[in-house]
Amino acid sequence: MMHLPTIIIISILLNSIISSFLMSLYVLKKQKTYLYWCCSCFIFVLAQITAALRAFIDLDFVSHYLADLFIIATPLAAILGIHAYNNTERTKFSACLGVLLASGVILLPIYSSSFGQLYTTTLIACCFCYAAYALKTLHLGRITHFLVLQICFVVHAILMFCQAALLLSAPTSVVDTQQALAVILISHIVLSTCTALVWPVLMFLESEQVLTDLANLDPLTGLLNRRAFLNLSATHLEQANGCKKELCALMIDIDFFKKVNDQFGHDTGDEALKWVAKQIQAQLREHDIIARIGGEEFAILLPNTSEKNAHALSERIRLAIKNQPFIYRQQSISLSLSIGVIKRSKDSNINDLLAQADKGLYQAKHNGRNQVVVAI
Ligand SMILES: Nc1nc2c(ncn2[C@@H]2O[C@H](COP(=O)(O)OP(=O)(O)OP(=O)(O)O)[C@@H](O)[C@H]2O)c(=O)[nH]1
Repeated sequence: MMHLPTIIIISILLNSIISSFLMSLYVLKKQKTYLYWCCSCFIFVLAQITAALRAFIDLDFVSHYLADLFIIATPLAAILGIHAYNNTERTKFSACLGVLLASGVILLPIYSSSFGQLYTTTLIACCFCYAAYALKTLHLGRITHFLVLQICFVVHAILMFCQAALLLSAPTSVVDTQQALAVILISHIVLSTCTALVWPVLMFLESEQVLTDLANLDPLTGLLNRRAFLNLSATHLEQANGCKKELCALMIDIDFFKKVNDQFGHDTGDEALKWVAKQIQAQLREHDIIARIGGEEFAILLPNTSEKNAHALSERIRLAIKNQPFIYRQQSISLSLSIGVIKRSKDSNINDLLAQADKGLYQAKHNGRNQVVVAI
C-alpha cells in the first residue's frame, strides 16, 4: 500500500511546480487558459495543505470547510481554463462563482459531518463530467489530443461517484470502507496531478499543430498551400525519378471565376472555391497530393499514375464539376474547369513539371475552356 503522506507531499511539490510553469507560460503567451489552469493547480495545493492539517490541528473550519471549498474550486478553475481556450470563459465565470458561493453556504452547517464530504465528492464528480463535456464542445481539429484529457476527467468522475456511493452505503468506521476511501483519495491526488500535467502538454502540441497548419494549409479550403505542395511534390518527384516510376501532375483552373464573384459576391465565390476543392478531393486517392496554389487554381500530383489514367481522372474531375451545379443560398451556379496534364519526363524538377502542366492548362483555356489538355 502506498504511503499517503508521501503521495501528498509529492503531489504538493509537483502541483506547485506545474502551477509555476503554467504561470510562466501565461506570462509568455498571454493565453488565459494557462492562468486558469495555474490557479487550478495552486488551489489544489492549498486544498491538500489545509486537508492535511487534520492530522495536526483540531480546527475543522480550516481542515474541513476551507479544504472542501478549495477541492471544489479546483475543477471549477479547470473548467474556466477549458472555456478560456476559445475565449468563452466569461460566460461561465458567474456560474462557476455561483457554484462555489452556494457550496460555501451549503457546507457551513454540514462540513464536519460525513454529509459535507458526500456533498463535496458528488459535486466534484459532476464538475469532472461537465469538464469532459466542455472539452467536446471546443470543436478541436485534433480530437485525439484531447481524448486523453477527456478520459482523465471521466475516470476521475467515476472515481468520485464511487467514493460518494461508498460514503452513502457504509459507515466510514468500517475498516474495508476506510481502506477503499484511502485508495480513492490516493487515486484522486494522482489523477489531479496527471490532469494538471496533461493540459499544458496538449496545449503545446495543439499550438505547434496550429502553427504547422498556418504554414502549410490554405485557410479557405484546408488544402495544402503552394509552399507545402512544392516541398512535398519535390520529394515524390525525386523518388519517382530515382525509381523511374510513372508520375503525373495536373493544373486546374476554374473558368470565368471573376464572373461568379462579380455576379454573386465574394462570399459566394469563397463558398464555390470550397465546394470545388471538395469535389476534386472526392475523386482522388489517399496518396494523391492536392493544393490550392493560387486564387482559383489547384495543382495535383499523382504518384504511380500513367498519362492515360491521369487523363481519365482529369475528365472525371471536369465532369464532376460540370454535371452538377453549385447550390448556395438557393442560387444555382454552373461552373466548369480547364485542366492541363503532364507526365514526368526524365529527371524533371517540380517547377518544370508544373510549368509544363500550366502550358496544357493555357491550351485548354485557349481552346474554349471546360476541357482537359495533355501537354507534350
Ligand atoms: N471569392 C474569391 N475569389 C477569388 C479568390 N482568389 C482569387 N479570386 C478571384 O478569382 C478571379 C480570377 O479571375 P481571372 O484571373 O480574371 O480569371 P477567370 O475569371 O477565372 O477567367 P479564366 O481563368 O480566364 O477562365 C478574380 O476575380 C479573383 O478576385 C478567393 O480566395 N476568393
